[in-house]
Amino acid sequence: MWWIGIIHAGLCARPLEDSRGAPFRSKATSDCTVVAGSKSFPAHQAILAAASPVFEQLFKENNGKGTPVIREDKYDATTMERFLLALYTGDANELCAYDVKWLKSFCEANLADSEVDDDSLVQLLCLADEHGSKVLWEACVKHMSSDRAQLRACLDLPAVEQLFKDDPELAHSLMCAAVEELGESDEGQYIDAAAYNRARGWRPAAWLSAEKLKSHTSAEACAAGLHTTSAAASPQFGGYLRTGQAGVPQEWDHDPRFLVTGASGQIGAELIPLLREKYSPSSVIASDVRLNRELMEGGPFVYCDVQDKDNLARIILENGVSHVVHLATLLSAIGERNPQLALRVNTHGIQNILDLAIQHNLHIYAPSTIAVFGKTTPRHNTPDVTIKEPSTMYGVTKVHQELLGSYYNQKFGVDYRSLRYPGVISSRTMPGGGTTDYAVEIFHAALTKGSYDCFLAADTALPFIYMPDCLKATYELMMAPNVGLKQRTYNVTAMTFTPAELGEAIARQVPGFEMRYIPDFRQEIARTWPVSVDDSNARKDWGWAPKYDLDAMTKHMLDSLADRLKETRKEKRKPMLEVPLAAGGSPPQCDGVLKLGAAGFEDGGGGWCCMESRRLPSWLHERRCVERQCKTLLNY
Ligand SMILES: NC(=O)C1=CN([C@@H]2O[C@H](COP(=O)(O)OP(=O)(O)OC[C@H]3O[C@@H](n4cnc5c(N)ncnc54)[C@H](O)[C@@H]3O)[C@@H](O)[C@H]2O)C=CC1
Ligand SMILES: CC(=O)[C@H](N)C(=O)O
Repeated sequence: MWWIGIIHAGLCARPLEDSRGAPFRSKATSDCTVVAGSKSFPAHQAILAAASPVFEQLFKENNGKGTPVIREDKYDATTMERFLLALYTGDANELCAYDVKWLKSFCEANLADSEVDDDSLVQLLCLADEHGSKVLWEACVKHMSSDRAQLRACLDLPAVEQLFKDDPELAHSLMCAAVEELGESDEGQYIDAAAYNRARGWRPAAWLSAEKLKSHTSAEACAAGLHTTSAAASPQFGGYLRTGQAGVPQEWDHDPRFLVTGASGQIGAELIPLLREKYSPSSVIASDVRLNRELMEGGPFVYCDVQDKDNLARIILENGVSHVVHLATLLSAIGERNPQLALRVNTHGIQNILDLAIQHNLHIYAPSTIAVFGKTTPRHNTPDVTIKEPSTMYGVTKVHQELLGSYYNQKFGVDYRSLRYPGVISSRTMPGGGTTDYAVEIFHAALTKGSYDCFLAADTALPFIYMPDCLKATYELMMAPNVGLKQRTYNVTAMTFTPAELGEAIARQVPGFEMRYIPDFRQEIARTWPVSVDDSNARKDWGWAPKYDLDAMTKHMLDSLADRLKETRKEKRKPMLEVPLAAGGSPPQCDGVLKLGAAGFEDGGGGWCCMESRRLPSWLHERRCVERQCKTLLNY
């Protein structure tokens, strides 16, 4: 009885219909017996034979030799009772009309309507597969694909994980069908199916169903950001899903979509607004392991550790990324404090990005640095091609990046481009732990304190570039026609100065500004870097020309930083939250309301209290309940 498995589950999902099954219970007229488990059921040959060709055959084989007894060991008594009852009920007319196939349909529909839930999913799926039940299969798919969260939850079910191990083809088909089903909604065409990946050990964390891949080549799909052109064009169609193999390199047939790693850093914080302005906010996806609220408010922002290749792959697919701007790095000074971490982040990051570039036909821009040069490099007018024996881990990893980028370009045709930046000066975001950071800190100190203690010696000359020029160079190289590029990495520079010279330039605009020099370990690093670099190749090949020299940069920097500081002070004074103070907890001049502003508490008496509790006024320390309120607010 090939369909009895479905019947078992299907019948058990339906209440017994005692009244309509009355003849079934009548022993008096029965002329055969069906035995299942420990129970015997009196029955009627005519009814069973009419309902089922299998019964008919069995009765024929018995050939009138006594009362036929049919033993069924596979199914228990309850299942058999329900099965027989269904044959006897009022639906028996239909049974006759459709032969037993009707019963199968009945059971399928019954199961599909009432039974598919997380617990029964895999069992019913197997039944559907075993008996070729389209209805049941579709019900399982529907259950999984009500939305993306449900799909993820189903993939994480232990039974589903087990199915991926026991019958990966079946599990895979189900997955693809569910993804396909989801594709009709706004939720997207692919999912991060961690359970599936774990079970199969396949490389990509995300994939598309075969059918969807085909449709992704359409212009509409590309315009809607649903494309993964290289995957779609993969010669081993769908093979990409299983192997992570490369697609055929293609010209991009749609506007670029950018993923920026390390977006919250000094350069990302300014490059992203520029890209969002030139394209659209939604086509520039910022990513980092730290949040940058401004970037998040201006467009998509996702968490992404560049060491996690699967996550990078998922983000690239989910967003139809065509260009990656890879900025996630540990800079020179911070890298020397934790060289192993710098090694991991800097080398794994670029390796992951370059590998994904092959698979997804990505354009890569990843800046390098003057830190690739070392003691043995000529220090004046350092050319593009010269000795590169850096003394820092940062420099070592950047030499690795330059060589790897060039290798991937030659070997795999990856469009890799890079600029060897000197120290970058900017007003918007503080630098992230480099040797040239002093050239930004000095401006903040000049405007807030009127003096600066420099960690480099007065005569340490280094090359620099101002952020507007840095962004211009970056954008121009990214968009330059490939044919004009004679090398993958170019020197760029705009000016060279010492801390003393920068101090003098600032003092010309901030009268009375003073400097002290207290060199630390960064001095040793700076001594190994070039004094000036030769960027003539960049000028020749793609027309590079900086706008800002030392004086122009200093003036612009002081003006824009002063404006920013004014804005920040205004922001700080805006109260955001008001909390009534406990009676007796306020200072004498306080109106009894504690206001939490962007950077501190206002006590209602006009004075601002600092956020750190050790610097709160004594009346706050005396009142522990108030202090607790403050802590709660600080967590807010
Ligand atoms: N700012 C400068 O003066 C210069 C920068 N460059 C290069 O420019 C690029 C960007 O530099 P900046 O923006 O200045 O650096 P930054 O230190 O300001 O920013 C780096 C960002 O990377 C993020 N990050 C760190 N580990 C990460 C990880 N595992 N996954 C994802 N993100 C991670 C950090 O959170 C940070 O926001 C780097 O490649 C750097 O080598 C080159 C020369 C000079
Ligand atoms: C020049 C750089 O790469 C960076 N600013 C650093 O000082 O580490």
